Amino acid sequence: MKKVPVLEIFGPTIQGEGMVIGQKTMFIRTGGCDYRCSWCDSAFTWDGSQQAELLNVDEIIEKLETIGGAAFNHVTISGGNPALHSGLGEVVKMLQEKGIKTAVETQGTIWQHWMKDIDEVTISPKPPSSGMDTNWEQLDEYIRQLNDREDKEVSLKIVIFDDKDLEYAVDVHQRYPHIAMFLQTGNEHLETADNSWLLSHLLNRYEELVEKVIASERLNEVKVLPQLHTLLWGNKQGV
Ligand SMILES: C[S@@+](CC[C@H](N)C(=O)[O-])C[C@H]1O[C@@H](n2cnc3c(N)ncnc32)[C@H](O)[C@@H]1O
Ligand SMILES: Nc1nc2[nH]cc(C(=O)O)c2c(=O)[nH]1
Ligand code: SF4
Ligand SMILES: [Mg+2]
Repeated sequence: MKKVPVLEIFGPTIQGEGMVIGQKTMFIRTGGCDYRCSWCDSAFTWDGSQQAELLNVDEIIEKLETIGGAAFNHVTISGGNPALHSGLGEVVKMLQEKGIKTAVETQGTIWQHWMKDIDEVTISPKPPSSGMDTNWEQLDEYIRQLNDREDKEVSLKIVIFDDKDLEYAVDVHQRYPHIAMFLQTGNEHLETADNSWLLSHLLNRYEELVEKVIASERLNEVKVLPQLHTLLWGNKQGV
């Protein structure tokens, strides 16, 4: 099989973002990304500062079980962009055989067939503040393929730093009105270790975002969330 570059495996923790926020889960974080978002909170997956380990499916499952014991039945795959790695297909299949639910976090730029087997797919297109451009036709096709599935869920999650990002979120929401849409407070303070300062700062940013959404006539169906894990544990990695 194809090996997968794994940056870290951690948990159980709670999913701190998006459609299944609060869900107890393990994380598999892969190395490498086709984007370079200016505010990426996981830049260590692609900036060369940390090395990924090439693992096969058995090694990945074994690590999940060693680290998580029997205290999980949900696994979230993130990165980097996990959609760079076709080898994850076998991991997803194996987890399904064990009755473990799966979720993935991706920006929706690269398609993999295993996406179809994931229970909860979060697509996170990137707003202007990231410095990345959206290929809309590619995103249309990505969402079409995922929306066709039965008993499986898909959602959109947009990180918001400023008013231009909010305008972008309106565009995405109007383009895909039937896909559940989550807006998430952006964290621009990726270096601070002062967790109590960060907590109050991010809660203020969250409140500002909530107020903007409340006032908008074009965002009546969205859900607004903070990054729960950042409120609890700050910028700590592996939680
Ligand atoms: C690190 S990314 C990995 C998965 C995939 N590359 C993606 O961007 O969707 C996971 C999630 O964290 C979000 N994120 C990254 N940096 C962030 C930040 N500074 N503040 C808030 N959310 C952030 C991304 O937008 C994405 O929804
Ligand atoms: N607890 C927790 N929840 C998360 N949701 C998305 C994460 C990610 O980095 O993809 C993440 C993460 O790193 N930790
Ligand atoms: S797409 Fe995701 S992992 Fe890649 S740079 Fe952007 S936020 Fe980071
Ligand atoms: Mg994260």
